[in-house]
Amino acid sequence: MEAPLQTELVELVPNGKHSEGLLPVITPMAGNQRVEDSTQSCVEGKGFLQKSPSKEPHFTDFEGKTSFGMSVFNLSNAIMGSGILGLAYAMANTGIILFLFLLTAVALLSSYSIHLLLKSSGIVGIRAYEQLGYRAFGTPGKLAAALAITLQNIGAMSSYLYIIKSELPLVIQTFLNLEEKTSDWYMNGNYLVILVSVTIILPLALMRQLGYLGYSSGFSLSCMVFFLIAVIYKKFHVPCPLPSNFANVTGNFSHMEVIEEKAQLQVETEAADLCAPSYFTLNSQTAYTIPIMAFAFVCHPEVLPIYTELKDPSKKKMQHISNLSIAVMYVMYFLAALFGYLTFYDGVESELLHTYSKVDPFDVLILCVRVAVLTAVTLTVPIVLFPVRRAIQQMLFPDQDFSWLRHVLIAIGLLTCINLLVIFAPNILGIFGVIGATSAPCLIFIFPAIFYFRIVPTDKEPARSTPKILALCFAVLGLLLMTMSLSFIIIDWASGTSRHGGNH
Ligand SMILES: NC(=O)C[C@H](N)C(=O)O
Repeated sequence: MEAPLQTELVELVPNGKHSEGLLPVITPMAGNQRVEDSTQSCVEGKGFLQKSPSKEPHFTDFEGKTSFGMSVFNLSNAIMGSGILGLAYAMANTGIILFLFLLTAVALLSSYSIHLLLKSSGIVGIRAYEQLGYRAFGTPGKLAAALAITLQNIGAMSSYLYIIKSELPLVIQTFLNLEEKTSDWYMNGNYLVILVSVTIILPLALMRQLGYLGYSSGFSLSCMVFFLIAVIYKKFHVPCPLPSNFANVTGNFSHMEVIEEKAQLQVETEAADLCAPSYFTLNSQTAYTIPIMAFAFVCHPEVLPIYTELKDPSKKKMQHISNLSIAVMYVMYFLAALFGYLTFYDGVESELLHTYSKVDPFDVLILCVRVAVLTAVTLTVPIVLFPVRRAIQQMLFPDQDFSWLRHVLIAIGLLTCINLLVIFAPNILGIFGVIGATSAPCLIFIFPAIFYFRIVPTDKEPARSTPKILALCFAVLGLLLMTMSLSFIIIDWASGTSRHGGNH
């Protein structure tokens, strides 16, 4: 991969102590203090993205060519994925107020962690997550980061392909106006996933630069905006309770020998209960909330590759891009969760889209929404695959130049593994829960904080300085969240109370 190649030229010194010898490779005039402000950031950009002056600037050169807007699209697309479909379920298990509080906290913490990553990367002139790990802790640091990125992003891609597997057959069935599912190959989710992977995802995943994917990311985001509008619209057009639920309630009462009006009254009260929003809820499923939210905001493996390709890069500009993307996604996440929840209340499933099938599986708007979400997640796969391929190259071929053969083979290998995984994935919440509870806290909280602590020199920020203490608290918070969510999930599984929702 060409862009990070410069990083690989940097002589890396594991331990977090700063070798002066490293800096001239990046930019001699920057000296000991790496670029920390916007005036110096040009130096950082030039040093990092060296290119031959005789060469015409070109998209595939080292010099970043991706505009601010395209980078916002790419990062937003990296953030936005299947996480959005799990949020209404999270809201049903927390209540509106607690959900809003937790969502705000996760969004703010996510932005702070990008700040830590950018600051560490500015200090050592490295724009690759794994190499920050190497600078901080040597090979174990690099491997831990690469492993977490691989796990997280493979989990994310599997969940996207899982959506394709479960939704695409329904879309085709509706298009063909078929009452029943047939046994034709085009109704088989497994074949369809393979087809989409080969024809759409693989060609996009072969791009050498993330910057090229800006347009597809923009399109993917507009599909998600359409999804959001449809969710809001449906809130006002789907009856509550759903006729099927209502029939259950009525059915129960018809067995009882009570006066008809009294039964009717109770039915209405029960229906009203089913359709009243809760502001604060705690139950066994609340444990999934933080992992689902953490999963939804993960974009950290993509931040540094996007930074590398940014035109006129500076830490401040990249932080703006990140804050803007997180803010837009925060609003979209909240609205999607709120209106999804207010449509089905406690009846919402772990995968929101699936819940709409209960209303009318052949509804045209829902069909369009399905197509939009399918398009959005399909176009997100190449963005999320990018850092995994990088991590694998870092782990297996650390010092080798770019090779098209390796680039193509890793993409094919990865897509093959993910396809196999999807064919056996138990259900989408399992993926959100376990990945969100393990690699997501590592990538968002623990690694950025401990890498920062080790990388920022003590003469610049002593170990007891406020930023470093804050960073340590951040790592401890991540550790706590990870342990808490994992133990809740294990208890939930062990006790068999898990109602994973969805019919997957
Ligand atoms: N990029 C990721 O790792 C997951 C993404 N945040 C999602 O919601 O699907």
